[in-house]
Amino acid sequence: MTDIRVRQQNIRNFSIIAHIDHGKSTLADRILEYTGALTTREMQDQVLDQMDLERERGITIKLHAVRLNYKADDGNVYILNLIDTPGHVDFTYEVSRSLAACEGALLVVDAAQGIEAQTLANVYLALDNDLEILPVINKIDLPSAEPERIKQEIEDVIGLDASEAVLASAKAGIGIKEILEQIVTKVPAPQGDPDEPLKALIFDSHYDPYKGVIVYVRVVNGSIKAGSKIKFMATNKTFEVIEVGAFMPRMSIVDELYVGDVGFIVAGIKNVKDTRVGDTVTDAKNPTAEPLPGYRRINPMVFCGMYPIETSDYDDLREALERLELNDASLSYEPETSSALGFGFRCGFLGLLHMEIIQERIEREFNIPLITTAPSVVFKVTLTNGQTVEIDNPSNYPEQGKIEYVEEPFVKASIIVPNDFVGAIMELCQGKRGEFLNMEYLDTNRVTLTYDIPLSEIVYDFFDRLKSSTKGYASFDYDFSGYKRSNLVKMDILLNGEQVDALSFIVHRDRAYHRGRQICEKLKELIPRQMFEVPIQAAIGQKVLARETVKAMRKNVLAKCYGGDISRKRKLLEKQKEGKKRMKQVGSVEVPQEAFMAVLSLDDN
Ligand SMILES: Nc1nc2c(ncn2[C@@H]2O[C@H](COP(=O)(O)OP(=O)(O)OP(=O)(O)O)[C@@H](O)[C@H]2O)c(=O)[nH]1
Repeated sequence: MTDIRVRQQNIRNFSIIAHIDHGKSTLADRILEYTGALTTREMQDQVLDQMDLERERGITIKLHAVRLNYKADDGNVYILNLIDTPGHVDFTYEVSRSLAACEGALLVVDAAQGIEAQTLANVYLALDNDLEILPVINKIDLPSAEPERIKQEIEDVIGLDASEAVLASAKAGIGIKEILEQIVTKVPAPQGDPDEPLKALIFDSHYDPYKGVIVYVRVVNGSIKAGSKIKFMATNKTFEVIEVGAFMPRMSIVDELYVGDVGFIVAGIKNVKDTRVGDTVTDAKNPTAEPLPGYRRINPMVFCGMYPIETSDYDDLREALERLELNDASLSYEPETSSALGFGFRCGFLGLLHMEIIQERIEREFNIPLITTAPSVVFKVTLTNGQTVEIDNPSNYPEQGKIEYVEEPFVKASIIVPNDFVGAIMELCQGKRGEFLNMEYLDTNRVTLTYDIPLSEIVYDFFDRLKSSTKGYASFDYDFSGYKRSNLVKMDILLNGEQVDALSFIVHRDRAYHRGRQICEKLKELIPRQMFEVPIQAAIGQKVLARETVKAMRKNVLAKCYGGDISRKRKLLEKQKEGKKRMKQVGSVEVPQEAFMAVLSLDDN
């Protein structure tokens, strides 16, 4: 065997999959520590979660790959490539593409909580990719740990053999060596032919201001080094490779990436769109015949408007979005104007968490205060003239008279919950227009409920309600299931007699009256008193369904500190300014940010 083939036999590419908080990042840290990729002193908690935001929220957003060396009990030194995956439901797509670069996956299950909704979702993705799944029961240090019961659950619910599941504590460093030994002995070495033309899968990319787009690849056939001429098969773009490297865990340049390797390519790529994730990289002169399967364009599911509070920030906002898009192919945006909010962008996201993260990054990293409008899904509206239009902004919703019918996106939601809460979940799902599909017992005290629910209802506070109505015990996962006809109408909001486009939303006709009344009440709480009386109205077309009034302000805030104390006066003014930061002048009325999100917090009961 050639050296390269021997090397290939000693490579193991694997991911860690888990439900949120079951300990994936902590386990990854322990593995890094154990293999000496980082000394304990260098070791910061959860080095794989690099972004500040990830660290703060304790979630993994972007996936990362690390190359480790491990000397196994059989005396061989193995190259282990650990590809980290995000755990949140919004990022399923990123999970699936990182799994495509692996042969095996550690399935981490919390020894106290057992299987949760995203444990299952991730297992299905791993099975789709034909991965060897190694169960790891984590947190056995917890007093409430029940490893034997969880083993049984893994066998009963997933159908995996759990007899050799590693009992681990990522926190206490228990079971780490056993996990590494199982990876070496149970996960197959990568297949592939070193003598075939280059064929590599792009599983991620990021933008570096100095080097351009850095492409993360898994080499399937052949090899790649500096000077190679490469071609991206989906976009047909060619580049000359400047450097190749691996994450150890910092980015380090290596001479060559061989068959089976995971690493990165720098090739002076300026435009992130040239390098689609899921695309195949090949040799430009001697291309492979067939690209790898698995390219699937991911469509944003949730849209919202983002407007700078200061009009002068508009260009900066565009630049911020451009920069973020480079690192995040699933983010989309295009300019839009609102008569209420001025110039801004309509942005598309994978889900709500994705949306919040982008908003937060724009404000934090780019320092641009924003007004964001309530998220909306994409409605398919078929007009009386037979044409179908896709509407991602309620203010563009066609007039009722021109609409033949409307379809909205539905998702199949799987909710895992203890028996005691089944009633609460059913009530919640029915309140959200859910259609019951199935109920299955996981074990004696937990069930999986499946519902078909309009995505627009999930977008509205579903997750929070789920958690609060089950004391945090429910876990939830969803998958797009298709479009269905619904009886929807557009609700307009008028402030002081003027319609505010950014406050319009789409609602089911049966709920319209109730929601209209609620939104008026909510807005009355949120909109501060002005110098004059402000009527708030909710209307469908010309028909007003509800009305509230914000009374006029009676007193000048400064009146009570007349004369004397200038510092107190300044403090008061500053306090006011602070409060104003998140206000937008809409016609003659000052409207705070929260008002644009008010529709999200309406209670249907
Ligand atoms: N007691 C105990 N706690 C653990 C163990 N492993 C992880 N934890 C804790 O569980 C929490 C979640 O761990 P993470 O490693 O952040 O979980 P994760 O699965 O990476 O979460 P996401 O990145 O959000 O998907 C943290 O507070 C950890 O300290 C363990 O073995 N025992």
